[in-house]
Amino acid sequence: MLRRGFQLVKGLGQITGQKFSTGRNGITIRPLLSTGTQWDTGSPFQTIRPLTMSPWPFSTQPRDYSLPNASWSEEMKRLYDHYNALCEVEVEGGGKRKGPWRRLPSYNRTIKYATGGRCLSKVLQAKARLFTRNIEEQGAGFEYVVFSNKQEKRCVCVFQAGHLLEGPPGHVHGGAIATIIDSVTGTLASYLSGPVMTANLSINYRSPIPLGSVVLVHSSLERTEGRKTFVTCQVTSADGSKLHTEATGLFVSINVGHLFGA
Ligand SMILES: CCCCC/C=C\C/C=C\C/C=C\C/C=C\CCCC(=O)SCCNC(=O)CCNC(=O)[C@H](O)C(C)(C)COP(=O)(O)OP(=O)(O)OC[C@H]1O[C@@H](n2cnc3c(N)ncnc32)[C@H](O)[C@@H]1OP(=O)(O)O
Repeated sequence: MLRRGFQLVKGLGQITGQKFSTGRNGITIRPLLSTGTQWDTGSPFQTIRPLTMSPWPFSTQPRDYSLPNASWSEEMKRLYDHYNALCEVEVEGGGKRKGPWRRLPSYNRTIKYATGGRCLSKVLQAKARLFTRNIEEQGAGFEYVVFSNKQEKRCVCVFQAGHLLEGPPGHVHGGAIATIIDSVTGTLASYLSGPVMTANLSINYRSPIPLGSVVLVHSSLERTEGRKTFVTCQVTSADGSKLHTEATGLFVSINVGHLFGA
């Protein structure tokens, strides 16, 4: 039955020249973007539902939340394209090779992807959710993508704060700012040092962040000492002219069993 459904979808794709995905009930509902940067193309399908990466419902292929979606502003897309272009560099003769930057994929589960799914039972993996990636409405919460540069031991996050993150009227809640800082600094620390937990986060809020605006969250390694990874962080306006927030973080390497009382 499933096989037949899949063949039907494949067949439709051949007829229309488009790739299709299947909805939860197995009915073909919208085109599936398969390559490159994914923007809203204005198809009539999208008046029903925003265009998203939509994997086969029975596959284990997760949605990568760090890819562009219809809620991203022009500024967000521009900055995404800018950093994405640094992930590849042109070589003589016209080819391309990997550049110094990487776009880090991002899912709504933490542990499975932090550990490669090795340490924990499938039940625990399936239950572990990541706070920043569990607001279903696109654009309402944390829209962000992190690019890392291992050589320079730093990363940059392009962050667009949605309406659910409001604190002072028209501006982003300090706790939401702390969350994105924790996520970006924690991502850098775990990228460089493996599984870690935040032991200390110290934040200075310098100027409010307008809701809906796009900011850059820069984080750099300061030093490591045994199990401790010290990082710094600055949140600036998209053009870098305004400093919104500064922070330092201490992350301590853990054995993931630590989370379960081992
Ligand atoms: C949630 C993810 C967890 C695991 C997954 C792993 C990686 C993540 C992967 C991908 C990332 C994806 C997204 C990133 C998103 C979010 C990241 C957010 C992370 C969090 O949001 S996480 C929640 C908040 N976080 C806690 O809930 C921690 C509660 N806490 C503890 O679980 C323990 O407290 C621990 C483990 C921190 C240390 O405990 P421990 O027993 O292993 O080690 P110990 O105490 O011996 O400390 C060792 C050395 O650190 C020094 N030290 C410790 N704490 C210090 C402090 N506060 N100030 C100054 N120095 C400190 C000591 O003085 C000693 O230093 P020395 O060796 O020089 O004596």
